[in-house]
Amino acid sequence: MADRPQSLFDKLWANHVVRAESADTPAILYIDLHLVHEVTSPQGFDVLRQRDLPVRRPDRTLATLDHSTPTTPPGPDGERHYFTPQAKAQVETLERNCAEFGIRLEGWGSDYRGVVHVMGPELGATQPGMTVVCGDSHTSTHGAFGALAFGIGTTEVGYVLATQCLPQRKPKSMRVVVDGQLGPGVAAKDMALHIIRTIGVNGGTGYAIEYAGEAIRALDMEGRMTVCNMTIEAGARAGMVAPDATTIEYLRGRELAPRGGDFERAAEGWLALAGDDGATFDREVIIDAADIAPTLTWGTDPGMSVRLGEAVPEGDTPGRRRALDYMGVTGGQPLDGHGVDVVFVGSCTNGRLSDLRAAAEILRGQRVAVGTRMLVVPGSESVKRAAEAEGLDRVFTDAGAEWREPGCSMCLAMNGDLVPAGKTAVSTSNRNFEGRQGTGARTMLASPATAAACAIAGRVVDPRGEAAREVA
Ligand SMILES: CC(C)[C@H](C(=O)O)[C@@H](O)C(=O)O
Ligand code: SF4
Repeated sequence: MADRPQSLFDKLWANHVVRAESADTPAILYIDLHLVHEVTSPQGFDVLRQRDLPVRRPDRTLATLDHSTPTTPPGPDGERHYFTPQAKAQVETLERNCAEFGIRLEGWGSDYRGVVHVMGPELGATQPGMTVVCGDSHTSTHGAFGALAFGIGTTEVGYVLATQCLPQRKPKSMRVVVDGQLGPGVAAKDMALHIIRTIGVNGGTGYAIEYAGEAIRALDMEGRMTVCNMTIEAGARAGMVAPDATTIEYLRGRELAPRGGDFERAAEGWLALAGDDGATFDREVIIDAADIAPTLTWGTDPGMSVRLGEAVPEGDTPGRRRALDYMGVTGGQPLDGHGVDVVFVGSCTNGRLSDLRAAAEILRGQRVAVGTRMLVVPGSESVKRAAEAEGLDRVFTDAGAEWREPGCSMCLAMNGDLVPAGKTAVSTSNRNFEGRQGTGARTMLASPATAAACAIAGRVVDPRGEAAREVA
C-alpha cells in the first residue's frame, strides 16, 4: 500500500491527516495557514468569545481588509469613504477582533494590505506543502504553490480559529494537462477560461485538480495563480501545480519564507512534493495549448465563453436564451465589435504586477475611448508600489483610466465600485453571474490585455489586432 505511487494531492492530504476518514466521519486535517478577511470572519470570532476560547495558532493566522474597502484615497481629514455603514462596521470589527485575539492584520496603513489571495503569496505566507484555508472561495489560488488550498464556510472559520483543524472528506482527483505552448498574446486567463469551457462549470465538482503539462510549467507564478484561482469556477474544490524552480525562485527572500540554509532545506522538501511517476487520477483531461486563443465570456457563467472571432452560440436552450437576453448579446455571431462601457483591471485573478504590465503595454500612448470608463485597481499595496515604481500608474492615467487604491473593488462591487444597470463591462475578474458587478450589470470576463484593448476601442476587439487573428 505504502508503495503505491502518490500524486501531489495524495501527498499533501496524507501529510495533514490528524485523524483518518471513516464511513461515518470525515478526516480531520491540520491547517498550516488560515487567511482571514472582514466579510466571513465576524461569526467565527463571536464563537470564540461565546466559548471563552483563544485563537489556537495566532501565528498561523493572517488577516487583511479587502472586500469592503473604498478604492478612493481618504479625505484630507483622513476620513475613508465607505460605501455603506455595514462596510465600515465590517472593517472595524476585524480591526477589533485582530487586536483582541493577537492576530497580524495587514490593515489600513500597512504596506502589504491587499486582496487576501494576492497578499498571502507576496508575503511568502503561502508555501508549498501547506494546507491553506480562508473563508473565501478563491482560496484555490494558493494551490499554485503546490499547497492544498480551499475555501471554507463561516462556521468552519470558527473551527479553524479554535482548533487549527478542519473536518474534510477527501475529494476525487483530476489531472488537467495543458500540452504545447500558448501563442503570442494568449494569457493565463485565456487558458483558465478555456479549461472551464472544456470541463464545464460543474465539471470539477467533487474533485481536486492538479494542473500539469508544458504550458502550465511555462507559466510564471502569477499565471499559475490565475489558473488555480479560477479552478473554483469549474466547481472544483482545489487546484494545484507541483512546486518547481519557478516556485522556489518566487519565494526566495519573501518576508515569511524561511531564510538562508533553512530556505535551501525547505526547497528540497518542496521539490519532493511533485507526484510520483505512475500516480493515478480519477479523471484526466488533456488540452492542446495551440487551441487556446484570447477568450471572452458572452453569458452569465464563466463557462459561457468564446474565442474572439468565434460565433456566440444561438439561444438554443432556455439557459442560453436567458443569458443572451441578460447580456444583450446576439447569438450566432462573434462578440467582436460589441460596445463596452466599463473596463475593470484588477481582482485576485488578474490584479498582480504582470497583469498590470500586460494592460499597460497595450495602453501606452493610447487613450481610453470616449464614453468608456476604465478602472485599474492593484491587487495589493505591494503591487501598487511596484507598478508606480515603473511608471505604470502614469501609463493608465495618461490614457484616461482611473488608478485606484488596492482591494476587491468592482470584482464584486461591495465597496461601491459598480457597473451601472444595463452597461457592459469587460472585466479581468472571475465571476460574471447576473448582478455580480452591480444590479443589472453585464460582465464579460477577459485577460488584462483583452480588457485594455477593449478600453481603447470602446468595443470588443482582439488584443493581438485584426491581422494577428488571420495568422492564428
Ligand atoms: C465575500 C466572499 C465570501 C466571496 C467568496 O467566497 O468568494 C467573494 O470573495 C467572491 O469572490 O464572491
Ligand atoms: S477579488 Fe473578487 S474573487 Fe477575489 S476575493 Fe475579492 S471579491 Fe472574491
